[in-house]
Amino acid sequence: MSEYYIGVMSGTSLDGIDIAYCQIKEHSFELLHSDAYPFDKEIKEEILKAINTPMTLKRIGELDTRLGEMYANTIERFISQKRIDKKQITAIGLHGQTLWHEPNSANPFSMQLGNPNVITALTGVSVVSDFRRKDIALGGQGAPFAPAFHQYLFSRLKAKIAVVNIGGMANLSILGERLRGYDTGCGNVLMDYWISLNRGETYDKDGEWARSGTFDRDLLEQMLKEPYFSKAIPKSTGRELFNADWLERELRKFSPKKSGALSIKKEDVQATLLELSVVTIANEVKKSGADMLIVCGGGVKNSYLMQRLGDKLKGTEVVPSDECGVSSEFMESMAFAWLAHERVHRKCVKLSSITGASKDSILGAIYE
Ligand SMILES: Nc1ncnc2c1ncn2[C@@H]1O[C@H](COP(=O)(O)OP(=O)(O)OP(=O)(O)O)[C@@H](O)[C@H]1O
Ligand SMILES: CC(=O)N[C@H]1[C@@H]2OC[C@@H](O2)[C@@H](O)[C@@H]1O[C@H](C)C(=O)O
Repeated sequence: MSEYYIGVMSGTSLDGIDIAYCQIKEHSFELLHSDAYPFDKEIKEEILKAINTPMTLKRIGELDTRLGEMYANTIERFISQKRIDKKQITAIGLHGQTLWHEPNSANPFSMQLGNPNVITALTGVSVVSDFRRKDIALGGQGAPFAPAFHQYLFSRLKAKIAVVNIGGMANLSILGERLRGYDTGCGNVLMDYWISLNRGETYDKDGEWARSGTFDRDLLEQMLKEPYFSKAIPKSTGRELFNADWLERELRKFSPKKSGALSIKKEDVQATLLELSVVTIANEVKKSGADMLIVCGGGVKNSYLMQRLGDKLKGTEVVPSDECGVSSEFMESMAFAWLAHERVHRKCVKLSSITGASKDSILGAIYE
């Protein structure tokens, strides 16, 4: 029997809302429709302010409602554009927008905004949301969750497979009997910040600016000393660590000129940031022993990044997930359609081997 789910993801890159409409049968999963809806500048700045600056509870509460309304309106637009029969949809799997992820504190939490009550009230469709906090309540990291979906999709492939999502952050899945997965560190987030600061562009299209520079080996070695990269798993990260302050600190350490002037060309910083993401991903893939790396997330569109990943992983087949029949752009939104399906069917999601939770559990809350 077929069921139909919508998956909605807006991730740490803050590039916008990805939506996937999926058909799930007992032994198959198919992406029927998908689309991406960029954030407008104002809402992106409001989210960034909420992440980076002190904000009143009133403003956070209003942002939660605003994001709920924005998700609802975008979902309605998607349903109408794709001529989807709303009555067919079992549920919407909503990730929401991560404002803060704090899995290691004395009082661990992970906060995603986008009020699901608003979405179900406006669309009339059930919503599954709040996926991460149960795992954290069981002592887990609450992320990454995509490895369970990667295992579901690719375990049929015979090779020793790793999957890396290169979004704002990068997260690795090592498939097989003992499924493992963790955030390797920064993906595109620092490159996005640096090109936005210096050239006013949202991202380094095709990695062209990085390609025009030369990475600085000393700066790279310095950045690789970041303790997160050598931290034991389970581990997860986000903008709490990899952010503008982190980069500014690293650059000041590297080039402590009183004048504040950089002793390195800006395009060489961009090239070094690309190399940082490539090396931290490649180091973990090598440790995994995988002979095939499937790549998804927006980083797939950065051909220079993909080229450098291939250079660093000689002997490993590096392919976009699109070549395995799965959209690299909508992998995460599909994952939340699948997670909503698992929740509706009250199935435990096998994530404890990834997050360190005391047990696998039923994830998410249903709003209807
Ligand atoms: N044409 C392109 N060239 C280079 N980079 C690109 C291109 N298109 C997208 N990107 C990169 O992909 C990023 C968006 O990727 P994606 O949507 O997977 O991130 P996300 O889901 O928000 O992040 P996360 O997975 O960490 O939550 C952009 O911020 C940009 O850095
Ligand atoms: C708290 C949070 O939103 N984490 C994100 C982030 O973006 C990529 C990486 O860090 C991953 O751990 C996670 O999202 C994906 C969808 C995941 O849970 O697999």
